[in-house]
Amino acid sequence: MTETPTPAATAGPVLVIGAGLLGASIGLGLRHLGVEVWLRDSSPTAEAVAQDIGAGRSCRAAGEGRVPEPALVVVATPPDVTAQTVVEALRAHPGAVVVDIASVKESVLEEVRAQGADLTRYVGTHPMAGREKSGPVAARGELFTSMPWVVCDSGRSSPAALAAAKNLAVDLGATVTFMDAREHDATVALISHLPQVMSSLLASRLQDTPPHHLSLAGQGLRDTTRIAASDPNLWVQILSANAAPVVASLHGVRQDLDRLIATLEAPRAPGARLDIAQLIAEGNAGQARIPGKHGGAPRAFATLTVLVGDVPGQLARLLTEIGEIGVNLEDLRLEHSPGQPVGLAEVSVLPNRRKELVEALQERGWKVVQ
Ligand SMILES: NC(=O)c1ccc[n+]([C@@H]2O[C@H](COP(=O)([O-])OP(=O)(O)OC[C@H]3O[C@@H](n4cnc5c(N)ncnc54)[C@H](O)[C@@H]3O)[C@@H](O)[C@H]2O)c1
Ligand SMILES: O=C(O)C(=O)C[C@]1(C(=O)O)C=C[C@@H](O)C=C1
Repeated sequence: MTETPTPAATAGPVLVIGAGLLGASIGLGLRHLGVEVWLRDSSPTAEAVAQDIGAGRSCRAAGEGRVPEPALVVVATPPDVTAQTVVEALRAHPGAVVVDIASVKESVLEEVRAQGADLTRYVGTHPMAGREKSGPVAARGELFTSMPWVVCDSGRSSPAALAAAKNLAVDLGATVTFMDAREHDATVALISHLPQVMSSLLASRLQDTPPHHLSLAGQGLRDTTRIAASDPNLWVQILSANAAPVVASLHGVRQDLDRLIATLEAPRAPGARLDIAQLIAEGNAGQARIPGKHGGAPRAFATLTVLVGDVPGQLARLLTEIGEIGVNLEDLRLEHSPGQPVGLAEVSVLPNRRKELVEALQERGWKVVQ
């Protein structure tokens, strides 16, 4: 059955400048809704690949003279050229709303303002969704589904420009939050930039670890280092553009680290074990505050782990059968044991449905291991 997409509120044509991971993902999502999308990238290869995966039409391939005047321009270039690209787009397309999606907002807004551009047609935005990979090959049309998307009024953005920015995010399935650029930058320093730094610092400890030690790594190391694979070029730009708020967060980390080091240097000293427990409990408290799926209140799901044979169609069969049993799958994570012909599917469900699901799966012959 083919799904019929709901009509888009975004009016095309949309011109996406920067057809990398984010630009091509936006293009794919909009194309899925039937919106006319044009792609422009300083790299001819990125522009061609983005067109090939279905994210829109390449301006180069069509010939610039054939590109229609856009109603909306989405600037999805790296942060260090975003402000300049926004200013040029505002001047080149006087009838269009221009939004950018850079990970930092205040420095971009300051530069756009300093260049005397028309702020009524400009809106800074930031989808809180991404991947540790770059380029159009990694693009996904559903990247933004149920993810937050911040919209920052320039201070002079017109209601129509704000509505266009909001429509873009909502069309792509995101949840919109309005915030000014300064509050945005202070917020992402803690919830996005600090995690990147911590992940990179942790993963950099692994550089000289012998391979046979690394082969013992379980899910904990993988969970905490996924984003350490992110693009250094992008993160140099993000961290240097938001240095002060990141430094403030790092001072907090340094205090906790100093405390932990001092405690572990004398682990049997009176109060040491309590201090260690407290530190871990403080982490528990912070982690429990992270909202669950769809931005809802934090919710603890129950998990069960099912053994899935490494045979084509097995995972699809498991998912179909969970659907048939009538239990809603809240989350799914797959783990492969090295050298084993099986995978482990960790299935998250509402706690009051776990027992029923375990029994029904076992009856159908599945091996539930935890
Ligand atoms: N990667 C993420 O997880 C993520 C998430 C949210 C927002 N962002 C923001 O989205 C933007 C793009 O990031 P990305 O991950 O898609 O990077 P990317 O490297 O995958 O894509 C950037 C693209 O912009 C092109 N480009 C560079 N300079 C250009 C110019 N002057 N004119 C036209 N094209 C140009 C590059 O050739 C490249 O194809 C950045 O501002 C980033 O801060 C990234
Ligand atoms: O999942 C990831 O790969 C990300 O970390 C994406 C993430 C984030 O911190 O959430 C990273 C930077 C972007 O500005 C927005 C999203």
